[in-house]
Amino acid sequence: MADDGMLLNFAISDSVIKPEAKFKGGTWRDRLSAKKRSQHRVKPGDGSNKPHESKNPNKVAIGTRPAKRQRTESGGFEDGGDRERRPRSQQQQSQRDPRHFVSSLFSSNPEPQNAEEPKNEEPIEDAKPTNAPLIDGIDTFTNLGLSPSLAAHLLTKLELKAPTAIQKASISQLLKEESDAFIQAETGSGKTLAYLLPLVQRIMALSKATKEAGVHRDSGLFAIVLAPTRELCKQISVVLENLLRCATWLVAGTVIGGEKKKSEKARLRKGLNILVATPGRLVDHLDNTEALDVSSVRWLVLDEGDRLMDMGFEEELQGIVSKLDARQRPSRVPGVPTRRTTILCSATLKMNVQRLGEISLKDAVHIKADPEDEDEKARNANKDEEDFFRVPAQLKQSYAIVAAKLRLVSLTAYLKRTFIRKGSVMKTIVFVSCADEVDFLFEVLSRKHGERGHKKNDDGDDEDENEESDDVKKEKEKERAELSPHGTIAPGSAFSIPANPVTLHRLHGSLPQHIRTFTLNSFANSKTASVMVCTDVAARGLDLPNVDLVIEYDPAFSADDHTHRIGRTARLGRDGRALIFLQPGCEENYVEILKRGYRDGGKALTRTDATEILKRGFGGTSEHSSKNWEEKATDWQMDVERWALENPQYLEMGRRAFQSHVRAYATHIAAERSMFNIKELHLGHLAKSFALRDRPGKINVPGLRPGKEETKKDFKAGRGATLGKRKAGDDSAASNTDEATREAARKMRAKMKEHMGGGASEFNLA
Ligand SMILES: Nc1ncnc2c1ncn2[C@@H]1O[C@H](COP(=O)(O)OP(=O)(O)OP(=O)(O)O)[C@@H](O)[C@H]1O
Repeated sequence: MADDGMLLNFAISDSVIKPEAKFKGGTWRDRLSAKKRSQHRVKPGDGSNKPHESKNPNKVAIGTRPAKRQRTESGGFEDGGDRERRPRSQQQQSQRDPRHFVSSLFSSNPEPQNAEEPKNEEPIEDAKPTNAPLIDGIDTFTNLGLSPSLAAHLLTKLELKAPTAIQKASISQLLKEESDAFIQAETGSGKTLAYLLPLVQRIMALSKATKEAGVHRDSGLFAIVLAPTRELCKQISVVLENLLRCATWLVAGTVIGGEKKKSEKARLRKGLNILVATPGRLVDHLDNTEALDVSSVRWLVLDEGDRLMDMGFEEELQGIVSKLDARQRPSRVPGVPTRRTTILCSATLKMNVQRLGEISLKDAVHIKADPEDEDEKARNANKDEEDFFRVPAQLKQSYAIVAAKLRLVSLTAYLKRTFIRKGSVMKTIVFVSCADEVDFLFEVLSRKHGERGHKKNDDGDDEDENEESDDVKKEKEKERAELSPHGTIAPGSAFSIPANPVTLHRLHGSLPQHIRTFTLNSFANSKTASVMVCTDVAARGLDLPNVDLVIEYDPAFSADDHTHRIGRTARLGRDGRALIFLQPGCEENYVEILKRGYRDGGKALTRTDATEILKRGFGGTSEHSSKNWEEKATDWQMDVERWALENPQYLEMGRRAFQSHVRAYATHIAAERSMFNIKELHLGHLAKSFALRDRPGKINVPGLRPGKEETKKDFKAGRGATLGKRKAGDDSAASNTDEATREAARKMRAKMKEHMGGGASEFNLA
């Protein structure tokens, strides 16, 4: 299995790195050469310095380096242009420690395999937005059958003038008929209101049917909305509360965990008409809270259906559906339908959504945006692939083929270039594959270049050792504390300029819930330029305003996840940009997947030149300043490597991040694993983008994040674990560690394997 292969990759045998033999005498260079010879990296007398051909362009085998190092433009040596500038203590450390290896940024990097496609001579017309409200004047909320009071509320209080195409389709369908439904539409097309509006309208109408006191919070629970994460539940509940401001007699509430169950019980006891919940928490209350009476529930919504399944909630969902069936009774409120309507909602149509449909829906109608509402060109292009999921047409995507060694420096350069002018980009999300990488990038990107400060030794002289000084530490802590009490927000010092300061956020599922909420709200409400580095915990459903750019620094675990990630921008007809980092070699084939998301075969998908990113990020825009961009980039990288080397906590962070990243890499879904082949990863080069000089085989950080031991076992067994994901994504479920839950998770894993041949793991969220 690929997973096993990955583990083997970690263990570089002793025959490659032997225990150090002591070399004495001569200069340090002589000693280093002797050491290398003993390690078979330089073969004496072997006249051919020719590197042996590696089949994989990404893989440059250890020992392929030419014996004679070339000078770089900066005048330093390849394999350490930095060497001259390094303090003696580090040079000695590097010599002493056989695990360290300082390689040059710009040597031995594999070239992209696929040549850039010829540029289209004709300018590409900006595509018409496909998820915008219908502004033709014909389609209004009133025309679709919403009550005048609700339509007026939408217009005056929520400033929603016209429905989107999916809202038009779903409102007319769900108001007219009582059949189950599957709503499928692009990201950012307003699916939440597409199911909430008809539902609220129907419940509001019950009040009119009740002549006496009308419907109130004690009249019964009529609707339940289930969503996979607390963040999403909260978001849905805010939209719902806003809608219900025009029907104040109706009461909505949430049960999503993260607070005392007692308070949730009290809320249920007081009475609710609409409940938003995570599946784990709802199951808990169905089993243990007498006050939760579901006999009148007539609408059940399963939002982000594929995610609910991905996260291993099948068993819970099955249980919920059968309990609702079993407990359903005729309602005392006139006008309440006799049968329950179930609505499944998803932006992507995966196998597991179909399975969820089988569990929950009966004779469901498939609701999609009416093709008549699309512009003609899109309609024609779409004819043959009607069911294929599309990204919003106005979203401009690009990809950059960046070699492993250059990843970190390229990300920084791209962010520098993005925020060079105030106001051009407000918010950017950077997606990575694991929590450890989020934490590591957060530290690197919030760091000022050269930030260390010098320590004085006892004689009052500057010490060679450049560990971050107490002053720097204190200043950093103060700055962060001002921005956030939790250490999740910091100035993005590595890439922002004084004229346009950017705030950096970090978010992942291993953070406590209240910190996640705080950080997300802060990013969402930020009125200044902001970047959020996060895992896929923020990929689904979250509606964050003014996200102009999404960077996939690590590609998503599946094309579906990619679609959701980039869907955080270009919402509701607005513009948006997305950039994905791919490595030379097999990853380049992913471009075909990117193209499939477009109706026109991907004309709007462009390649961003990786060298250009560095040139513009480090060299600036003028010809003069751009000259020494290579030197500046090298300087920056070396500075980060030294900082990591000198500060044990950051070094450990880098190592953890590297390890988790490689493990996460092995969890791409089976169908896409040929494009993300762990065996093709050059671990040594990759380590550099984690500021490491360690040899990969020597990177072994003990102690994983809490709860990952289980995953590790699963991983070793070659199974994509969903249990970990669930822990991270919905902590309410984490409390359910009983036998039944484990069994459910085991079954789910088997199912995932069956459906997708392996698949995602906890890395999606944690
Ligand atoms: N008719 C409308 N007019 C203007 N804005 C709208 C309309 N409908 C929804 N919106 C706004 O559009 C944004 C996106 O809506 P929503 O989150 O429901 O999209 P979605 O389709 O569920 O996206 P995703 O698939 O990413 O979850 C929200 O901010 C919402 O307030």
